[in-house]
Amino acid sequence: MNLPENFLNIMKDILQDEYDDFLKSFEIENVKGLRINTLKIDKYSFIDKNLFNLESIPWCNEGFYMKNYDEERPAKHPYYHCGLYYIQEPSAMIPVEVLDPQPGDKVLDIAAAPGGKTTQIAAKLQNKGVIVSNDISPKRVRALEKNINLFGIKNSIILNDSPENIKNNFNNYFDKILIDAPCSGEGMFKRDKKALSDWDEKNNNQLSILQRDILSNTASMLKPGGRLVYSTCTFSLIENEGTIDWFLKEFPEFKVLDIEGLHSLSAGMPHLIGASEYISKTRRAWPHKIHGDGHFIALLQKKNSVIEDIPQPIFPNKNNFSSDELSIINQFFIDTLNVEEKNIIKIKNKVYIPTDIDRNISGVRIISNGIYLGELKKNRFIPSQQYAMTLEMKDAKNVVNISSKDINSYKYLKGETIMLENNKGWNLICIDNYPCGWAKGNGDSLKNYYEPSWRMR
Ligand SMILES: C[S@@+](CC[C@H](N)C(=O)[O-])C[C@H]1O[C@@H](n2cnc3c(N)ncnc32)[C@H](O)[C@@H]1O
Repeated sequence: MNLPENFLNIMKDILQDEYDDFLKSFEIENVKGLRINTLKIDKYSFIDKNLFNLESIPWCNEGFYMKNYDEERPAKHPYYHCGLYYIQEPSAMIPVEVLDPQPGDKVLDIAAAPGGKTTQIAAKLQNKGVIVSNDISPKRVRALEKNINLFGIKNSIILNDSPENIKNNFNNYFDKILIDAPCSGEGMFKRDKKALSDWDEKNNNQLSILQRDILSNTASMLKPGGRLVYSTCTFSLIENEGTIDWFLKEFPEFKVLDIEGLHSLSAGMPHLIGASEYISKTRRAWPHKIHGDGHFIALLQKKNSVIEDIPQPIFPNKNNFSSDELSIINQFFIDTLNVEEKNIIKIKNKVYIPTDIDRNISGVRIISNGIYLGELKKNRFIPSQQYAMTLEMKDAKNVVNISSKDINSYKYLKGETIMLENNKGWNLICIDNYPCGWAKGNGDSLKNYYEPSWRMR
């Protein structure tokens, strides 16, 4: 592998005796990982399915190395389309384990796309509390939205804005915040050829300015006593220890905490850049010491002294349906589902269950809030793909349950009309009992409503 000479010189200075082992790690094939979506299936039921050759990842209970990734192609399996798992590089599972979100927590993921860590956080929340996921990139935020929907997450708010614009909405609000910062990606050189070709020592400095900006604008959103994880996938001292050292000096209400367990991680290296000694509490994942890419993780806490903000309710009373619209929606529920959805709101002709959050969000670009149930079109209600992903098979009156081994499951996921016996009207399509979308039946055939942009190719 052709690594930039300047990069190698810097790494030699950092690693000294370990430098040769570090270089050898570039000759070993990339490790691949998969993380189970415990919103939909528990770990042991997934293992019992015996789908893939899996080996546990020591730092993530729901994470597995995939030994035969290329042959098994997990992204092509129908269960991927049912949202049963996320394909994720193993080291990338560490930051959320360190953040340790608990059901009921209010969590912010400020640089979230494409959503690897957001989906991990949401699975830990078990739909209790709230996950606000933001990304500044309009393109990448769409991938984030897809993954949130695929996972069947019910308690998310997706934003597409700068931390500076977001911060006034959430003063002292979140229990936990993740800043998985944009970085030079040196830890991913093996799999990300663009990170390698873009690398320039000058970019490390530029990126550290951006990281400091994100940290500064995010800090006020953490509540007193709350915890913040800063992570990168780079080795650069200035982007890691340097950024955290700067932040703790500028924001003395924060302190760095020890990271318990995770014995395969190594201490931060403040001495190499003259940073404060306590920065050695930060952690590095080195590719020559663990099975995974290079990462950096810092666990910070806001001290308990700051006064709490007064919460305001969000969505005061937006029940703006006409009586005709309400009867169309009610009829849909009566015909189709065994569940009744309360607290619905309408924005234009789209119907949502907003996430329960005691804040008014204004002045930011909101991509979605809670569950998008579907759309009112003339005198019909068309249920959404996201809604199907949040349901269980037992929630629907009309179900067509297809085996993952049946060619019809692939036909459905490719968007084709399928010829299977059904009940007239909306049917929830399931694969081996896991919902994956809607189809409208006439008794013999099913018109496919699987989200066009999600179709299998
Ligand atoms: C390392 S990636 C995040 C990966 C993501 N956490 C995951 O696990 O899938 C960094 C992200 O930061 C976003 N970003 C860059 N500058 C940003 C800013 N100022 N505010 C918020 N997000 C930003 C990028 O668009 C990129 O998606």
